[in-house]
Amino acid sequence: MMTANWSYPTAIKFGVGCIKELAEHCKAIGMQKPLLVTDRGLASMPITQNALDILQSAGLGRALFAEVDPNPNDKNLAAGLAAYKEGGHDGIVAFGGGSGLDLGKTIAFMAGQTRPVWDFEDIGDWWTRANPEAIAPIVAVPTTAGTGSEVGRATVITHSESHTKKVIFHPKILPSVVICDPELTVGMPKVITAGTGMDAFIHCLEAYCTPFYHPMGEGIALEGMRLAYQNLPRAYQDGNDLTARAQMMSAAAMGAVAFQKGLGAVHALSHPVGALYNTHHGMTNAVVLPAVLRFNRPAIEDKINRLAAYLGISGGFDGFYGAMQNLRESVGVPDKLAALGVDNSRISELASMAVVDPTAGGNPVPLTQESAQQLYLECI
Ligand SMILES: NC(=O)c1ccc[n+]([C@@H]2O[C@H](COP(=O)([O-])OP(=O)(O)OC[C@H]3O[C@@H](n4cnc5c(N)ncnc54)[C@H](O)[C@@H]3O)[C@@H](O)[C@H]2O)c1
Ligand SMILES: [Fe+2]
Repeated sequence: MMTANWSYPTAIKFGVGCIKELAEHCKAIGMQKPLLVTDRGLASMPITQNALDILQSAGLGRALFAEVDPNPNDKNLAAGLAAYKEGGHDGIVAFGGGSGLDLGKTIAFMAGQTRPVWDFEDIGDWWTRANPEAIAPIVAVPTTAGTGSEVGRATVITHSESHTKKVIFHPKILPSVVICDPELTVGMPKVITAGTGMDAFIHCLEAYCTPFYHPMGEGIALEGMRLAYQNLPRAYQDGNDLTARAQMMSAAAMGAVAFQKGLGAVHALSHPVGALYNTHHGMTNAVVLPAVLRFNRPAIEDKINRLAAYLGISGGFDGFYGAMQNLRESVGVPDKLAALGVDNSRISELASMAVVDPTAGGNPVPLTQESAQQLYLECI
């Protein structure tokens, strides 16, 4: 009999304008002096200043930590923990795309731990070493529609010495409340809309294709793909289309709920590229997608036939493959990683990192050093 471990406990407040409820949700989970964590780029934008205004006018102070790099790392974490402790804070508002959300969540997680963060890497049950009582409360506010980190129990932190991306896991890194306000995503530049939206789609696709038993996850993944497939080109064409933005925000959260089931080679190949070349995560995924689909075809053809039918795409696997090429093209995804600044000088190093990435184990066809190397050759 199959065994499984399913978990869907996040409260999500969803709707245009619901950011105005930020302070009341912070108070409801006991915060009096939250620290808002976001990345440098977002720090000065009106959406961030507005969130700080909302906290301030509710008497919760106005505290911002924004030393967060894209693909945030352990140095950002150390600085954030220092700011959290020096400021005497009692909770985190994790605000941003995956970078701000992940760093904010990790600060809340690490605020009261005594072990180093790498002791909580998502390998086996290392997370049981953490003291769950010491995790600070988190309200998450996504400003991109991609990673779904707002509903996830993991964060991705780059190990700055080894330049590797580590997945940190604990069931209680999960935010207590998520505020999904599609209006916050309106100002995303086109390239970020495209990259994050492709990330959301690919979370659903890899979760759907991974062979583990999780029918709930598969159902969510299917509908998430339908929403992203129909709405990403619309959100890309007209960033002010709030319906398309809202559907993308749902698809992003659905992707991260679905990938409890697992991910696969797109993420396994993309993480090392992000770590060594600092490329955008979702855009990197989108570039490597077709090569991984070709590689996985023998194991996923039946599933993709079902998926194509659900999406209203004719022609089974080939039809779906063509539709993916069209989707990528419609949102300006380049064909090769070279366009993101990646060259072929470190392919064997990249491949060694890809095969040990925690997501590699979910790929329907085993990823070996040779096959990873071949896939990189096809993508660079
Ligand atoms: N925790 C998870 O489960 C998970 C899953 C996938 C990816 N990730 C991680 O998430 C990170 C990527 O996150 P991302 O794709 O959301 O990108 P990001 O958070 O790095 O943001 C990309 C850029 O977009 C800008 N931006 C964000 N929101 C904006 C808005 N509303 N208007 C204008 N500009 C905006 C940011 O300032 C930044 O410059 C990576 O580190 C990746 O590894 C985590
Ligand atoms: Fe991702």
